[in-house]
Amino acid sequence: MASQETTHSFKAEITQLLDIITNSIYTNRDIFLRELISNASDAMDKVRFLSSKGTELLAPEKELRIDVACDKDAHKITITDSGIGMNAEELVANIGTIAHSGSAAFMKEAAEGGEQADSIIGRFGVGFYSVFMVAKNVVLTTRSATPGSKTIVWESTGTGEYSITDAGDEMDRGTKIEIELKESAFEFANPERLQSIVREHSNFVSFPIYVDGEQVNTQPALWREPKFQITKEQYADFYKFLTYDSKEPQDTLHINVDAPVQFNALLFIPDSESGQMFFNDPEAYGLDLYSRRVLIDRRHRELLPQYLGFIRGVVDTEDLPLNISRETLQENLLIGKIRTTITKQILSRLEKMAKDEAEKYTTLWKNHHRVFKLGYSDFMNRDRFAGLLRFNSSVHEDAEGLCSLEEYISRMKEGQKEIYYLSGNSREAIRLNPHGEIFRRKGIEVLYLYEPTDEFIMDSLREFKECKLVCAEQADLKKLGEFADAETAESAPEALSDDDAKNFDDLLKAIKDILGERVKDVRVSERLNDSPACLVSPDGSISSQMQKMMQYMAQDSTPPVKDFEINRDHPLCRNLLKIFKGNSSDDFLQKTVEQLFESALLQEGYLSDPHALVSRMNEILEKSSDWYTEIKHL
Ligand SMILES: Nc1ncnc2c1ncn2[C@@H]1O[C@H](COP(=O)(O)OP(=O)(O)OP(=O)(O)O)[C@@H](O)[C@H]1O
Repeated sequence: MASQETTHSFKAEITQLLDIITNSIYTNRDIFLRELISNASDAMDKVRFLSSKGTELLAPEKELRIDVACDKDAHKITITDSGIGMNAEELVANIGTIAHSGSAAFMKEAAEGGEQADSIIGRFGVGFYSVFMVAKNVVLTTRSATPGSKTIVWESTGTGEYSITDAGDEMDRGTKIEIELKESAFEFANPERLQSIVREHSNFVSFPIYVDGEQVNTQPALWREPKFQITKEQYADFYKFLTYDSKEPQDTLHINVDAPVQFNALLFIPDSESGQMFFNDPEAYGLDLYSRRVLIDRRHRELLPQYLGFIRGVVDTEDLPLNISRETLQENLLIGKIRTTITKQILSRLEKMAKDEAEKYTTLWKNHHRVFKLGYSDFMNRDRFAGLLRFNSSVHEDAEGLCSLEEYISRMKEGQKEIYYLSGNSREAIRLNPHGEIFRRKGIEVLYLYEPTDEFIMDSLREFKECKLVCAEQADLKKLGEFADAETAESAPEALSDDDAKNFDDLLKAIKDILGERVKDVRVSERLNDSPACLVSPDGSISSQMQKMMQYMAQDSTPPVKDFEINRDHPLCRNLLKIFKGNSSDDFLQKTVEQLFESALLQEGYLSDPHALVSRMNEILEKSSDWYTEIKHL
């Protein structure tokens, strides 16, 4: 029986807070339910804790559950829990002050006025007071679990005052919150809507939540369960529930950490390719962040470095207040520590997999390498990142083969201190790159890089296990010259006489005159075997692939001025020498030099207009077919 109604005024700051809450337009009103359910869950946690200690409680057998009920016609929602409840003093102290974190933070930001209050509030949550985003009137009936307590009814419209009434033994234990909705919030008196809000924000609350008698949260917060109790199927089900992926995860990491921060994490490596999806939306990664089973933020990016963005999962920490704002989260030291720990644990898992289950790691690499390669910017874990990289190389039979930098080192020639690499669009393109010829001759392995990020990786790593990473184009030819040839030339070309060596130097000068400013220098090549000529970046400059990328970014397509190297032993160049000696300004000589130069440009990807090359080639073919028919007497 109700009796002794007393009226109280809210403290000034609460009146101010309520004023903002009741008079704002919101970006996300759903969170009022999250706040009330979290309070209910906390209240029941307290009951569970006290009864485990043997404390005598009111209605000890009462089931711990949260009930959300709605009355569409009356525009009402009721949330009931069987938790610890409150006595009159607690009620005044808890609901009448602004001690809790969310509201305090909210007031601070609202006072600073940097952002519109209405846009902040939807993201913040302001504890119990959030209810006034949707409520015209709230009746909170509560009875403390302490034996001998009485039921108390608190009522307010959220404007300045609230009343408290004793209600005797009306309920047996817990709290019931009856919300009369504002007209603008009538939509919430809808069971489907309420169910979906519960699923979104409170799905893993450890007590059953019923909406109009139907349990909504059926998935346990697996990350908080002891590992040994969880089966592989449970992990897989949870993963599918989390990601909507129909396949099972490739690997699962269940992490429980107490120091330096407390958190539980359940992480999964998807068994499907992450590349394109990720690159279409590079921001769409991160782990779901929970605080005591309540969702704080979905796909929270600060919890993972981008290169591990293919990992899916959840993190739950007790140390984070529920009402923390996104802005505060970004600067949160705790989140930074969790990220560091998670990164280390994931890298350890990948290292172990690479060592013990190489085939599985290869699959992982194929699925996620495009994302993982972004890790070249993780300076803290540079060596570990480098150790996990995989490359195709000249020792493999086809483009499918993969090896680590460590494996490359194990195959290095005695005295070799560099890891060589060459970039190109395909294995075929790299194999035809004249810069690789000397490596083939010397039997030195070259890593084949097919993706633009690979060059950035090499450039930022610079070395691995004290071996320098060197682009084959920029290799020190003197060093390479010290290694014996592995391939013996089928028929060694005859050495040039002293006279012809001098003539050849003159030919080089003539080539320089023909090409003019288009080349920096023309010289005899030490690196070529099969090709007659190639372009080389002047000493110390960047690799051609990197140069191309930089030009692409700057939208500049002018061919860079490089050195032009000529293979003195190539039959074509020997013929050029003969022609040169006969007539140094022979038209055929001119045409062939132009053709060689443009072919080299084409190979480097710099020839934007092939018309001249094609017509010159046709002319040369026409001439050579004339000679051919003559020689063959056709
Ligand atoms: N259902 C409930 N049962 C028992 N006590 C409650 C209930 N709801 C609220 N309270 C009490 O009221 C206090 C204030 O709640 P409010 O939601 O405003 O903030 P909070 O939950 O303490 O803080 P925060 O939201 O930052 O975690 C709670 O700490 C709790 O003591």
